[in-house]
Amino acid sequence: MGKICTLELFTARRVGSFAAVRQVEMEKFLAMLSQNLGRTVNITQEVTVLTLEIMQTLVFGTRRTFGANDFVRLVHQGNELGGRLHIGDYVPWLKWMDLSLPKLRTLATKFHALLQAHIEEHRSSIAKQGHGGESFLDVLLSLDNMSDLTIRCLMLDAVSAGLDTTATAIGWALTELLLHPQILAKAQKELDDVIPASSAMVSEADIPKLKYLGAIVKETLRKHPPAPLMVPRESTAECKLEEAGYMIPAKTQVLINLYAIGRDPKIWENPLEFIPERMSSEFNAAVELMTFGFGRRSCPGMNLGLTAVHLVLANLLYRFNWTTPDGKEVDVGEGVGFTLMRARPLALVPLLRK
Ligand code: HEM
Repeated sequence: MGKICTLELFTARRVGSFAAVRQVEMEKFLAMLSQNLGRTVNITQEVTVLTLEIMQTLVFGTRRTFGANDFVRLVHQGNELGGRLHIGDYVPWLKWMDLSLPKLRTLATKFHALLQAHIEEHRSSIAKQGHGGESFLDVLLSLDNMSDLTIRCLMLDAVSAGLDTTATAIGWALTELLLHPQILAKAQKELDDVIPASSAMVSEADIPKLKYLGAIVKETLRKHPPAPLMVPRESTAECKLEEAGYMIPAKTQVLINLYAIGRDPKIWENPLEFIPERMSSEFNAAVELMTFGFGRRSCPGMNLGLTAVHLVLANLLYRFNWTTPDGKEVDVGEGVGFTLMRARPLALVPLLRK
C-alpha cells in the first residue's frame, strides 16, 4: 500500500471515530475564549494549538505528545524556510548556494529525533498493554514492512502538512468575515436557524446543514489557498498545454500556482472580492475544492482539514461576536512561507453572543 494512500484511507475512514476528541478539544477552546471575553486573544496561536491537539490525538493517540509550543515553533520554522526562494529550484547547479537547505536538514533531524522517541515509547506501551489503540501510529505499527523511517516521515507529513494549512484557513475566514459584516450576519443567522437554541455548541453532525458556512469556507480557500504553490511536482513525460501555448519537457519541476488560479479574472468574476454566494452553484464543485490539489498526490487530509475548519469556524461565530483590539482595521498582510501565513498574528477580541 502506498505511503500516502495509507494516510488517506486512515483520515477518510477514521475521521468520524475521532469526532468525540474534537468535541472535547472544542469545548476546552470555547471555555478558554469565554474566560477571555473583552480581552485581546492571539487567534492565530490559539487556533494553531487547538489544531495541533486535534491532529496529535489522531496521529499519535495522545493529546500532549509534544509540548505545543515546541512543535508549533518547529513547524512554523519549516514552513518559513520551505517558502523562501530557493536558488536551486531555478538554477539547479547553484543549489549549493542555498543557505536554507542545511537549516531545513537540521530541523528535519530535530523532528525525527522527537518522533523516534515517541515511536519507541508507544511500542513499549503496546507491549505492556498487549494491544494498540486507534491512532494513525497504531495502524502504521500494525502493518508489515514499515520501517521506522517511513513511519516517522508519514507522521511528520500528517501533522506538519495539516497544522498550518488548517489554522491558516480559519484565520483568513475570520478576517474576511470581519471585513464583511453583512456576510458575517448572514452566517450567524444561518447558525441560529439550524442549531437548536438548547445547544451550547455546534457539533460535526450539524455541519452538512450549514450551507452558507460551507460556501464561506470554499470562498476563503479560493482567495487564500493555504498551500498556494501546492507541493512541487515533476513531469514524468513531455506535456503540451496547447491552449496556453506551453511545452513542458519530461523531468521538469512544476509548481502549480493556486493563488494565481484563484484570483484569475478569466476564471472568477471580480476575483479580489469575497462573495460566498458564487460558490453555491453545483457547476463549480470541481473548481471550488481545487485548493486540495489534484490526482494521486492530492491532499490526503482533505476530509479532516475541512471538518476542522468548518467545526472551529462555526463555533467561533455561534458563540461569540468578534472585534479588533481598539476597533482598528483588521490586518490583511500576507507573510512568506510554504503556507499562506499572515504577516502578523491575528489578534481579536471575543464578545459574548450566546
Ligand atoms: C484546509 C486544510 C488543508 C489544505 C488547504 C491542504 C492543501 C493541500 C495541498 C494543496 C496539497 C498538495 C496537493 C497536490 O500537490 O496536488 C496537500 C498535500 C498534502 N496534505 Fe494537505 N491540506 C490541508 C489539510 C491537511 C491535513 C489536515 C492533513 C493531514 C492529516 C494533510 C496532509 C497532507 C499531506 C500528507 C500532503 C502530501 C501529499 C502527497 O505528497 O502525496 N493536509 N495539502
